[in-house]
Amino acid sequence: MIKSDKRGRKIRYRMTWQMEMVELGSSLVTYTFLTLLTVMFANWFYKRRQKILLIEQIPGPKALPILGNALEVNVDPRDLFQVITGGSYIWSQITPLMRVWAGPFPLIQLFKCSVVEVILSSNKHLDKSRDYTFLHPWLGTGLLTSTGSKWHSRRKMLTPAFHFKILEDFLEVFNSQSTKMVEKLANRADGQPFDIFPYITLCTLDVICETAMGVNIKAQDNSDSDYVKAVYRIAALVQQRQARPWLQSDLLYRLIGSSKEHDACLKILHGVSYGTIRSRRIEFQKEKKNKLAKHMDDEVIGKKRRLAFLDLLLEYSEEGRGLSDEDIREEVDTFMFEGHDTTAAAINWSLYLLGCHPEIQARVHEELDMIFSSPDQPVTMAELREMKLTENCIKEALRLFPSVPFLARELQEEAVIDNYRIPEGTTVMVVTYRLHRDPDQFPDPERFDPDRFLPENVSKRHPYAYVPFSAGPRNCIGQKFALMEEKILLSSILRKYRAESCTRREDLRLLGELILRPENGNTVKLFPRV
Ligand code: HEM
Repeated sequence: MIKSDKRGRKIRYRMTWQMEMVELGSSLVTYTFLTLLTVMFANWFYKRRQKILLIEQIPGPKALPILGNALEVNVDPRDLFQVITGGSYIWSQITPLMRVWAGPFPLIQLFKCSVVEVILSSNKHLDKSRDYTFLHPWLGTGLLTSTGSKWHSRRKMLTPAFHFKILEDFLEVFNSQSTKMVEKLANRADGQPFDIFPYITLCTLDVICETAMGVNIKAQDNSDSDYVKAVYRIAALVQQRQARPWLQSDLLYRLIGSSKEHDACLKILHGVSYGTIRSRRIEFQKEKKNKLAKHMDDEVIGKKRRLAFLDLLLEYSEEGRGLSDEDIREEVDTFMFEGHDTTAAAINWSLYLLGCHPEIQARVHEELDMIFSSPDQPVTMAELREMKLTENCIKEALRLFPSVPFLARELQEEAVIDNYRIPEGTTVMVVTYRLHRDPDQFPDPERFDPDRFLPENVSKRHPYAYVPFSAGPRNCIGQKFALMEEKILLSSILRKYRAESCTRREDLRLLGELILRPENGNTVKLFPRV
C-alpha cells in the first residue's frame, strides 16, 4: 500500500493481514451490492418490459418515450376536458377501451358498458388510482380517496349515517334551505339574464352543512364565499398536476408549480372544516348533557339512536374508537366537497337543459302543479315519490352531463378486459361522459329525452350503461341523499318560475375539473309563474 508523508514523499507501507482482510471485505460488499442492484434493475426492467408489451397491444395513440401522451394534454386548462373527450370520441368508434401514456404511466380508458362492468362490479379492483393522491393534501385519505382496510372500515362505519330514516329527517332542512334560495331568486326573476349557478351552489353548501354536519353556516347570506372559490381553484390546480407529469413530484411542485396558491386554498378549506367540527362538538356535547339531564337518553326510551354523519364520527371519537381529529377532518372535507359541488352541478345541468327545452319544462310544470296545491307547500316523502318526470329529467341531465365525468382505479392484480390482459398497477379510467353517449345504449345520444328513464326503456339497457354515481361496492354513498335534494331544490325553483337558458348547446364550453361545470356559469332568464 502506498501513502504520502508530511512532505509529500511516497512511502510504501506493508499491509498487515488484518488490513488486507478489511479491504477484501469492503470490496466484497461493494461487488455484492452492485450485483444485487444490477439484478434488481434487470428484474424491474424485465417486468416493466413485459407490462409494456401487454399494454401496447391495446389500441391507442402513438406515444413518446417517458413523456408518453402528456404533451397532447399540455393545453390551456380550459381546453383540457374537450381535448380528453374529443380523443376518446374518435377511439370509441373503433374500440371499447383505449390505451394512453400519462408520462411513463399507462392509463386505460373504458367507454363501453361491457368493459366498465368488469372493473366496477369487482370486489378486487377497489383502490383509487395515483391521480387521487393529489387530493390527499386536501381530503386526506377520507372515504373517497382511501384504499384497502381503511376504506372498508370507514365505509362500514359511515353507511348508517345515510339510512333512509335519517334522510327523511333531512326533509325539513332541504325544504327550508330551498325556500331561502327561491326567496333570493325572487329579486332576479325579472326576465333579465343572470348566472344562477352560485345561488344553487350556496344552497347545496348550506344543505350539506346543516344535514350532515349539523351546523348552519348561512352560506346563502354571504354570496361571496371564500370556501366555494377555494374549492374551484384547488380543483383546477389538482387537475393541472394530474395532467402534467413534471408537476407530480412534491419537490418539483414546490419549485415550479403553484404550491403557494395551493397552500393558500388549503388554509381556507381546512379552516372551514375545523371550524365546523369545533362548533358541532360544542353543540353535540351540550345536547348530550341536556338529554341526560332530562332522562331522555334514547336507550332509556328503548330506541336505538341514529346519528347523522358528523355526530356519528364525534360519538366514535369520544368512545375512543381510534378516530383522531385529523381522521374526522378528512371525512368532513370529503363530505363537504362531494356533498355540495356534485349536487349543485347536477341541479344546474337539469335546469339548463329544461331551459333549452320549453316543451319538456312545460310537462314538468304540469306534473308539479298536479302534485302541489300551492308553490309553498313543503315537500314530503309522498310528493317526492310522485315527481316521476322531474326525477327522469334529473337522471337524463346526469347522463348528458355527469357531475363526475370520469373516475379511475388502480389494478391490484391483473385483469382481463375485452380479451386484453391488463397488468397489475395499471390505472383504469371509466370515462362516464363518453360511456353515457354510447349510441347502442342511448340512440341519438346528444338529444335530451327524459323518457329514456321510463321503466320500460331502462329495462332494455345494460346495467352498466348508466353510472353517474359509479356502481358496485365503491359506488356513491350519498346517491339517495343527492336525488332527494335535487328533486326538492329543482322543483322549488320550477314551482315558482319558468326558466330560459341563454347559452345554446352548440356554444357550451365544458370545464371538467373534478366536477363537470359549464365554463361560463349557467346564465338563465327567470320569469315568475302566475
Ligand atoms: C348528483 C350528485 C352526486 C353525484 C353525481 C355523485 C357521484 C359520485 C361518484 C361517481 C362517485 C365515485 C367516485 C370515484 O370512484 O372516484 C362518488 C363517490 C362518493 N360520493 Fe358521491 N355523488 C353525488 C352526491 C354525493 C353526496 C350528496 C354525497 C354526500 C352526502 C356524496 C358522497 C360521496 C362519497 C363519500 C363518495 C366516496 C364513496 C366511496 O369511495 O366509498 N356524493 N360519488
